[in-house]
Amino acid sequence: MAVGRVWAAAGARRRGKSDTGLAGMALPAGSGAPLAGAAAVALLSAALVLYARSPDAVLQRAFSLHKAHSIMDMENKLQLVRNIIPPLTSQKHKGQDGRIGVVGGCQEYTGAPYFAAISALKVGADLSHVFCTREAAPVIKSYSPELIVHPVLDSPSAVRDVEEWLPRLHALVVGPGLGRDDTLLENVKGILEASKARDIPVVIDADGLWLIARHPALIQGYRKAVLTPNHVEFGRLSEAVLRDPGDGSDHREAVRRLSRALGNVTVVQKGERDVISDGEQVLECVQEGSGRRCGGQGDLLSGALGVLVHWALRAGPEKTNGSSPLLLAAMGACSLTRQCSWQAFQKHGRSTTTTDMIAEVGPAFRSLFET
Ligand SMILES: NC(=O)C1=CN([C@@H]2O[C@H](COP(=O)(O)OP(=O)(O)OC[C@H]3O[C@@H](n4cnc5c(N)ncnc54)[C@H](OP(=O)(O)O)[C@@H]3O)[C@@H](O)[C@H]2O)[C@@H](O)CC1
Ligand SMILES: Nc1ncnc2c1ncn2[C@@H]1O[C@H](COP(=O)(O)OP(=O)(O)OP(=O)(O)O)[C@@H](O)[C@H]1O
Ligand SMILES: [Mg+2]
Repeated sequence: MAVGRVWAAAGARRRGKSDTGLAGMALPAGSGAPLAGAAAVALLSAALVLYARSPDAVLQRAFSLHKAHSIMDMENKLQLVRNIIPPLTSQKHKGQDGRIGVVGGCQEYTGAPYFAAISALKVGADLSHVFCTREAAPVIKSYSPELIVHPVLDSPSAVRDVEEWLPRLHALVVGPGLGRDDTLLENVKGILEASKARDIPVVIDADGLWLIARHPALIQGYRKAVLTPNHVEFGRLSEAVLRDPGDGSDHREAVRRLSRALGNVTVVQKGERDVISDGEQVLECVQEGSGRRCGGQGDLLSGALGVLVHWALRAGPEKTNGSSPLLLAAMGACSLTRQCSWQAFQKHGRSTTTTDMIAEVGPAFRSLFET
């Protein structure tokens, strides 16, 4: 059901109909590109029949054409995401499928780095580290024995302490629950510089994006960086980098422009649809999620993305078929997060929280990528 059950609710709302119209045209999970292509055509035809009767038929037709296109694009990319997933074999040793570091966690925020780090493990990383402040460490440790927690981020030797671990890390997720304390942000600057020097992929989210908005040069032109701004963070970055947040009407162009201005770092603008660009290509993730907007969903996404970025870069061009590995990783992580949201919502409705979504990572991953 997962792949074909795409962004249909909004279309249904616009038509004033129930959520059964286009959403009813779901595909079996993992049925692949040919089926998805056929479904997209069928979906488009159904949409055209429906819209032809309404007074704003022309606009609606353009809308559904665009949507069908996005669905096909998305399914093509998800097919490639399936290629980059490492097989589980007895030949591997611990660590090979991913050692991910999360930089964040301070007095106020301990949930966000936990969500990111545990999501990385649940997606399939072998080891997940959290680099946080001294105060936050025992709290984060108490959430889970599965995380390796380093209470170093507010220490005068923070950069050196994290640098010692960098050779053993495959990707870094910078920002969930970091806060905006100047000393911490100064340390994170040093950690980012050290990561770039070692060519380590970085996912930058939340307060990491606050830092980038103040110092865009930190990631300018670094092709192994992915930024994951929400609505507010995207506006802040655009203002800082382009001196123009735009009028918000053309999301695709806004994301492409920001990516380009930052030297083609990959940008994922989260929202009703997730818009992803490397400054050249623009993709949209239209996987159906849910109406729940509880905090922490972006943290889940950033942790999942850390793992997928590592897998995608490691997979090589024969697996990614010439597509940008970071675009594929972003599409995979966005689809997975939204699928978790959808599944959790089926069970918990309005009381869904990020913890419920994390419990769905395994089943959602299987349904999207392994069946
Ligand atoms: N459990 C935890 O530990 C969690 C900790 N977290 C951590 O918190 C830190 C700060 O992160 P953040 O996202 O709250 O940042 P920030 O830019 O201050 O935005 C705040 C204000 O922006 C607005 N707003 C937001 N979205 C909007 C939208 N789509 N459209 C319109 N407005 C929107 C909204 O404003 P309001 O509605 O109040 O006017 C909101 O109050 C960071 O470290 C993060 O990782 C989180 O990860 C959650 C789980
Ligand atoms: N209006 C929406 N409809 C459907 N899904 C959405 C909507 N807004 C965001 N999402 C999804 O929720 C996830 C998190 O995005 P969101 O914008 O909430 O991030 P965030 O604000 O950084 O979250 P966090 O609370 O972790 O900081 C993404 O997968 C995104 O696709
Ligand atoms: Mg966030």
